[in-house]
Amino acid sequence: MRQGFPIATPGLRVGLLGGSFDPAHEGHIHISEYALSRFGLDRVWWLVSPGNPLKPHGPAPLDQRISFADELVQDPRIVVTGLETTLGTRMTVDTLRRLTALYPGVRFVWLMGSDNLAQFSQWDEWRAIADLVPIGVIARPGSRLSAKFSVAARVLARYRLPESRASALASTPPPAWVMIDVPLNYLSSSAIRAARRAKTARRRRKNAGATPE
Ligand SMILES: Nc1ncnc2c1ncn2[C@@H]1O[C@H](COP(=O)(O)OP(=O)(O)OP(=O)(O)O)[C@@H](O)[C@H]1O
Ligand SMILES: O=C(O)c1ccc[n+]([C@@H]2O[C@H](COP(=O)([O-])O)[C@@H](O)[C@H]2O)c1
Repeated sequence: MRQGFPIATPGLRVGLLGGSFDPAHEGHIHISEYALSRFGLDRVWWLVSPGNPLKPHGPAPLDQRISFADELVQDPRIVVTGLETTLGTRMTVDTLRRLTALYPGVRFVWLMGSDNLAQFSQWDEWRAIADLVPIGVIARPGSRLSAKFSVAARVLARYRLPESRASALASTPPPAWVMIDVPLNYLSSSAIRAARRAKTARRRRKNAGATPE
């Protein structure tokens, strides 16, 4: 299991991308690269989570997800971590409380795809999350409209920055958020898992149908 804390000096602008990463894919890289450039970040830390509190089924073992993510990531600005396991936190609000206390002066930004904004109002203490760090939302296929008209987007409407000010997000005191349009990436972990299951089922059917000599 990955222990320890990445180094970050005061003033560094660090995006936090929480997720199950079950498995990590190019979509995660894609949004991290856009977050780095559009939000003017120095680093993006992937928080490979012990498990989404809203999802009923647990993901693959953490070590396995971290190793796979490590192999995928080539950009040295993207850092794969198991920080929530190290900290013993599960809810995002607790993770952010701990990280902002542990790294005074570091400018954290919470990152998420627009599908997560659509259900953000169901997260534990979501208003407190918005009070703790600025939030950068990145367009994801199929969820831009539901994100736009979500409870969170309406309640936090007055704190929304125009997309043209995305590069100011990390230095804007929270609550502050921005939604950016980027070239859409259609990958998802659930589609990758479904494709793997289908492949295994095909292989099993093929083996069962093979007649022994
Ligand atoms: N293709 C993508 N475009 C935009 N955002 C994405 C994309 N893939 C993942 N994300 C975002 O990355 C974060 C972590 O995602 P996660 O690890 O849950 O992967 P996922 O592909 O969404 O998994 P699943 O399909 O199991 O829900 C979330 O904020 C999610 O919205
Ligand atoms: O704190 C919560 O209540 C909460 C509810 C749902 C999701 N999250 C976080 O959102 C991130 C994305 O989750 P997931 O499972 O969609 O990859 C991950 O860091 C989760 O811990 C957090």
